[in-house]
Formats: sequence, C-alpha cells, structure tokens
Amino acid sequence: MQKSLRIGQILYTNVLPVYYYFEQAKFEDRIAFIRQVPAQLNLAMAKGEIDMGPISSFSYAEHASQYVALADLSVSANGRVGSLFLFSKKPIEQLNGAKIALTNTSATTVNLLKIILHKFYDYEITYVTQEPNLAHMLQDADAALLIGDDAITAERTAGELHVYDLGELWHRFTGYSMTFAIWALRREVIDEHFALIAEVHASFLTSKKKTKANPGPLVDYVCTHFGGTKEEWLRYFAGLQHDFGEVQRVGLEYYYRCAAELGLLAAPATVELWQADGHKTNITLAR
Ligand SMILES: C=C(O[C@@H]1C=C(C(=O)O)C=C[C@H]1O)C(=O)O
Repeated sequence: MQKSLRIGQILYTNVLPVYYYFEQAKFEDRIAFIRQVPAQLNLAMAKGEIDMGPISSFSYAEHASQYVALADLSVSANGRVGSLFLFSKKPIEQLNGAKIALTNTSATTVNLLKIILHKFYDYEITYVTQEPNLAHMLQDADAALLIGDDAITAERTAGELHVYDLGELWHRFTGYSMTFAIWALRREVIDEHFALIAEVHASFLTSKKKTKANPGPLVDYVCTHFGGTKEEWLRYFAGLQHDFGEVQRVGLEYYYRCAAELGLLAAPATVELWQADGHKTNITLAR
C-alpha cells in the first residue's frame, strides 16, 4: 500500500536525537522512511521520491523555490562538529596546488571546503569525488574529505595525518555557526497532507527535546551500535545543534552568499520556515 508521506532519514548518528523518540508506531500506516546518505536523499527529494526530511543545506538552496524548511530543525554547530574532517598528508598551510578527494555522500561540506580553500586561503586545488574510503582516497590524493560516521570512524585511526574539523575552520575564519542539514518539505505536498505533516513535525521536535534533556539512553544505544565511549558521544551530541534560530540563519545565509560568489550556487538563497500554525517566516538578511 502506498503510504501518505515518504520521509528521509540520514544514515548517520548526527540526526539520531531527532529520530530516537519519534513515535514510529503512531504513524505506521501513514509514513515510510527512506534511509540514505545525504547526497542520495538530496537526489531523491529533488526527483519527488521523498516528501520531507533532512537534506544538505546546500541542496535546499539549489531547490529553494520547490521546498520550505520545517521550523526549528537542523544539523548545525557553532564551531567544532566532530564528524566533518579533512584528513591531510601535509599541514593545510601547504595544500596550495594539491589534489583533494571528496566523499560522494555530501553536498554542504564539499562546498564548504571549497569556500574555505578558495576564498580564505586563495588556493588552486584539483578535486576528485570518490566513495568514502579514506585509504583508497589517499592513494592518489594529498588530502581527503569525509563526513558523518565515515569521518568519526576514520578519525579513530588517523595516525600521522593532519585532521581539520570543517565546522571549526569555518568558525575560525568567519565567527559564524554552520548549518549542514535542514528538514526540507516539498511545497507541492503541503495542502494534501497538512495535518499529517504537522503531527510528524511535532513528533520530531518532541524527540529532539527529550534527547537534549536526557541524552543517556541515546548515548547507550549509539555506544552499542557504533562503538566509542559514552564520553565521546556525549561530547559529540553536546556540540551539535538541531535547532534553526537566528544564530544558525545568519551563518547559513553567509555560507550561501559565499557559495554564490564562487559560482557554486546560481544565487544566494533564503530559508522559508514552515510550521503548522500557518506562520511562515521568510528569512532574508540585510546585505
Ligand atoms: C554534521 C554533519 O552534517 C551533514 C553534512 C551534510 C553534507 O555535507 O551535505 C549533510 C547532512 C549532514 O549529515 C555530518 O555529516 O557529520
């Protein structure tokens, strides 16, 4: 039977605070989950195969006329993230002219790296896009970019490599927060499924609130399934923000302007927030 709403879920631990207490049973007959890495969710959302869920904030900007964003949800950080790393054979100061391998799972972070290396370091770089396997990527490249759990796992055995956190680099150069994912909703499904979207949105927000207030059960679950220590995961989740307020908006809109300036985006985008009470906020920043 065709479910009413098809909802994406990023295959990484970074979104778990928003899914851990999501009331699956309550929606069982009405929603279907599609679990994939961000680049695949971006594509599925653009093709209309998914109706709502987290996608790369970069992809949101590319399709802003077709999407709105569910209010108060994101994957953001104001500085270090802990799961977006450039692994480099040389210090970043020596990477001008280098060849860098980019994971094929990302849209936001690969473009963030380009902004940092071209706008802030003024480098010329050759890029190749590959499957997220650090050893293979570094066979023929000076550095490699990984995101999500691939980055978390690779960092545990990074050895002599120089490791740079992309959220930290962005914050060091700009002073801004960075938003990597937002919960997109295709405009064309809103009228037909308004009440269901509102219920699903509320359940995501409740899950976020509960895991924030008491991260213990989520941390135990993640330790069991993904390894690592409780302290590491507590630190990781404490550093991530899943909100979308003024701080996140300002940082993301600056990123969009930088991306447009470098020709990575056709135009800087604005984020239109959706929530059930009908209040839509069109976010624009004075330029
Ligand atoms: C914090 C992260 O944010 C992610 C990075 C994304 C991207 O680069 O396109 C997309 C969604 C998020 O999963 C991460 O993956 O570690």
